[in-house]
Parts: sequence; C-alpha cells; structure tokens
Amino acid sequence: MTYVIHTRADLAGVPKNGTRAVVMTMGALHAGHRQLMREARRRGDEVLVTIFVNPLQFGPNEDFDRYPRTLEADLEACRAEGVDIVFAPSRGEMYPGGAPSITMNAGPLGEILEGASRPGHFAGMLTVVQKLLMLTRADLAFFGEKDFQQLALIRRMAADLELGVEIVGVPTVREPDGLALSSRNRYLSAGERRSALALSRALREGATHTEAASALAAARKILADEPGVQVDYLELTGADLGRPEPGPARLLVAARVGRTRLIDNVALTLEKVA
Ligand SMILES: Nc1ncnc2c1ncn2[C@@H]1O[C@H](COP(=O)(O)OP(=O)(O)OP(=O)(O)O)[C@@H](O)[C@H]1O
Ligand SMILES: CC(C)(CO)[C@@H](O)C(=O)[O-]
Ligand code: BAL
Repeated sequence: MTYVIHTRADLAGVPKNGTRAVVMTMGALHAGHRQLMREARRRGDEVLVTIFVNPLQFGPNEDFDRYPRTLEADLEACRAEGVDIVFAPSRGEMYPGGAPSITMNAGPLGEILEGASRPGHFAGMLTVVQKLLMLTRADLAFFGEKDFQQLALIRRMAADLELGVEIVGVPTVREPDGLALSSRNRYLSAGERRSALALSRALREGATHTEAASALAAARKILADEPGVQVDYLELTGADLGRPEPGPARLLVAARVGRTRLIDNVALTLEKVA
C-alpha cells in the first residue's frame, strides 16, 4: 500500500516505521528514479519518495513552466516499486510564506560547472533538499550520480551542517545505447536524441585515456563532430570536483541539443596530469 500525501501536516502525522529512506525527485519518473527507489528499499525499512518541481532552482529563462508533470504515471511507478509513502506537495505547501528569505549558500563548489552556467540553481536546490530532509525526517537520502555536482554539494551540506542523515550516491542508469536517463530526454525529437548520444559517446571515449590532455581531446573531438550539440562545458576534475590529480577523476559535460540542456559525467582513472 502506497500512501499519497500532499500536505506537511499529513506528513508529520505519519509515524516513522524504522529507518526511513528518502528519494527526492521532480517527477516525470523513469528507470533512473526507480533504481534509486530500489536502493532505498534495500537499505531502509520504509521508502518515502518526494515529487516536487522546485521553482527556486530554476533560472528565469529555464524550463520551469514546461517541465513535465505526470503525477498519475509517477504514482503508478511508485506503487510498482512498493514505495510506502509519496509526498507530493503544492508550491504553497512547500513555501507557505512565498519565496524564503533565508536560503542555503552553496559555497565555492556551487560556483563552478553547473553553478557557473545556472546562477542560483544550487542555492535553490540545497534549500529545498534541506527542507525536504527536515519535513520527511529522513535517515537515509538517495541521489543519482547523473547529477554529480548536486550529489557532492548535498554530501557537503549534510557534513558541514551536521544534518545527521546519510547521503547515498547511486550510479547513473543509462539507455542500452548509452544515453543517461533524464526527465528532460522527453523534450528531444528523434533527430535530437541521436545527436544527444554524442555526450555519452564522448565521455566513454575520454574515459579510455589515462592522460588528462588526451582524455579531454578525445571527448572534445567527438562532441565537435556532432553539429546538433552545443557544448556548454567539458571539464576534467578530481573525483571531488577539485583539480585533477593522478588517480580517480571525473569527466563532466553539459550541452544543449536543440532547446534541451543535458548533463552527463563519467569516472576515469588518470596516470598523468600535466
Ligand atoms: N539516469 C539516472 N541514473 C541515476 N539517477 C538519476 C538518473 N536521472 C536522475 N537521477 C536522480 O534522480 C533524482 C531526481 O532527479 P530529477 O527528478 O531531477 O530527474 P532527472 O531525470 O535528473 O531530471 P532532469 O532531466 O530534470 O535533470 C536525482 O537524485 C537524480 O540525480
Ligand atoms: C534533488 C531535487 C529533487 C531537488 O529539487 C532535484 O534537484 C533533482 O530532482 O535532482
Ligand atoms: N536533476 C537536477 C535538477 C535540475 O536540473 O534542476
């Protein structure tokens, strides 16, 4: 039985039944979200999924208005995964006083990569994640590596602010052809979807290299050869998103395909950085 709750009062009234594992989403659920739910089920005694398209993390020219809202199908997916509680609040329920005047500061890690391209995005994201952690009384919270910088920032927030919640990262779920699952994939036409494959192809090729410059060059070439893709950034970092060093590293990309902005990333191991 999946309980569907829309108000914070009803949520507060549901007693906790052991370790509560929370998966936060913006809906339009796909197999990536479902993998998070399965990991949550594996680790927690009860699974709670939140569905909320958070206005605070969208810029003025971004896709808040057209973001897919598919609540009935989302609830079906949650029922199929045996989710215990779905919390799907309205905007007024999440922000009863309108936009909050006190918000999170994402710090220096929030200024690079996605933060540089989407000013204010991470402050809005961390603000809602913090609120949802409090409202749901999460013991464990699950986030996908597809949004690698988001995951790193949430880990940092939980540690820096002693939130007492364990943040669990889940590897990216991909289509058989490599495309990272994303709610925004449904914006893509068939031709754009073919172009979008260049992102995962570039990362896969880059990750076969152990020397930083050649990893970047290999990935850059694949992206440059795909005219349907406008690269926003392609960056090689350490596994902690700091300077790349020999050892575990991350290759990250953001690009526009038509009107759709997509992100992806992959792990690699560097032997040489120079
Ligand atoms: N392909 C995926 N594999 C694993 N986790 C994912 C994947 N896609 C999304 N997630 C995770 O699901 C959670 C909710 O993400 P969200 O609802 O924004 O979905 P999304 O597909 O990332 O949407 P968008 O297209 O808006 O970026 C986040 O923790 C996100 O990292
Ligand atoms: C974590 C999150 C649900 C906060 O709105 C969102 O950023 C997302 O879906 O990745
Ligand atoms: N999946 C990350 C949330 C966002 O793009 O706003």
